[in-house]
Amino acid sequence: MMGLPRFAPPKGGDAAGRVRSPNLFVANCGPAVGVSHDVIKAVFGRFGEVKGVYAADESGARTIVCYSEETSAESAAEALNGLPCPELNGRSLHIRYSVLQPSSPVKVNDSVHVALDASVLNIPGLHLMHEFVSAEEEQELLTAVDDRPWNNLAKRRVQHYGYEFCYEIRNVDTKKHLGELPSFLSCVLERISSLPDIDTSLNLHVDQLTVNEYPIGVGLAPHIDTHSAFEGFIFSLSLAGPCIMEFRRYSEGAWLIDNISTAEARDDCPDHTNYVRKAIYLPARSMLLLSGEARYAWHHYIPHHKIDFVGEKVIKRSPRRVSFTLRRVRHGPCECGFPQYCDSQR
Ligand SMILES: O=C(O)CCC(=O)C(=O)O
Ligand SMILES: [Fe+2]
Repeated sequence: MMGLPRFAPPKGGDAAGRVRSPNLFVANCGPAVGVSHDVIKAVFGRFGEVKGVYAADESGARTIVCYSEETSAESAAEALNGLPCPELNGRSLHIRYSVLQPSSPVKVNDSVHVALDASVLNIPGLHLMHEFVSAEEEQELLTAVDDRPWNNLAKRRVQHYGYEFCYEIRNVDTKKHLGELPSFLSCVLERISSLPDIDTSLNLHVDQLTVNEYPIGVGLAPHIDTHSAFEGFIFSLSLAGPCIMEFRRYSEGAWLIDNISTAEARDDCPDHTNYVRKAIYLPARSMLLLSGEARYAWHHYIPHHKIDFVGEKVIKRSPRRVSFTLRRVRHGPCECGFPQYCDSQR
């Protein structure tokens, strides 16, 4: 079972078959096609107060936008349906009304085997290093960030060093250098620079740090870090608590859907066939490295769970998980070998 809100096309309607609802089903729009829920909320928010933005199903390309008022949904549907939307990467949205069905939870096969080591996942460029920092270093890093100001996002808190990451555009302003990375990070940076050559083509010099603090039960929507924003590697250090990270390789068709027909866009049929799913357990103090295919072509996702099933074990998330995402800002276009996922090559 999955905790997605359950929406369905409304029945009946007026004489012209028009149905009213404050909720819209929006196809061809979602994290799998490079559009985050934050951006969707901002765009649809122009037409009235948006109460929530949810995945309509597991495709990552169909979204439910819930307004407080029916009239807002109507204005948005009129203005945005069928037209390319410049703020949403020029995508043409397919919009219908949707109603909440509280009594019928979506049945989704949510179980995926959770690996303890990266090697068994067979995702090129994915590495997991256990006990990358000691328990003492972990405490020092947590104290250092807790002594500094946090920025509140909707469900989690963040800090940025080196360069600020802007969530609206999912990119960084390369002209705004915030300065060197803080000295509390030196033990981590030294350890990164002395890593055995994982890939000799990678220059692992890091100049941007995002600290994320996730309260229990909070995860992160599926996404690929914007290719044009960061170079070909991403480190993620887990502190204070564990999580599961799921990886999804969407088929090219799913990524490139530009015209979902009404039949294909059915919201009563969650579609698991358009991506490959793999998952790994990230314990506290472990360092994950995404490079190459793992960084460029696989979505990463942290399920919004309070409890994770890892093999036979039931693992409770701790009150919080703090992650240090370490990257290098890119100053030119991305020239990766995965143009279908690349904002520089589309
Ligand atoms: O918390 C994490 O480990 C991942 C964070 C992440 O994916 C990101 O900041 O883009
Ligand atoms: Fe990410």
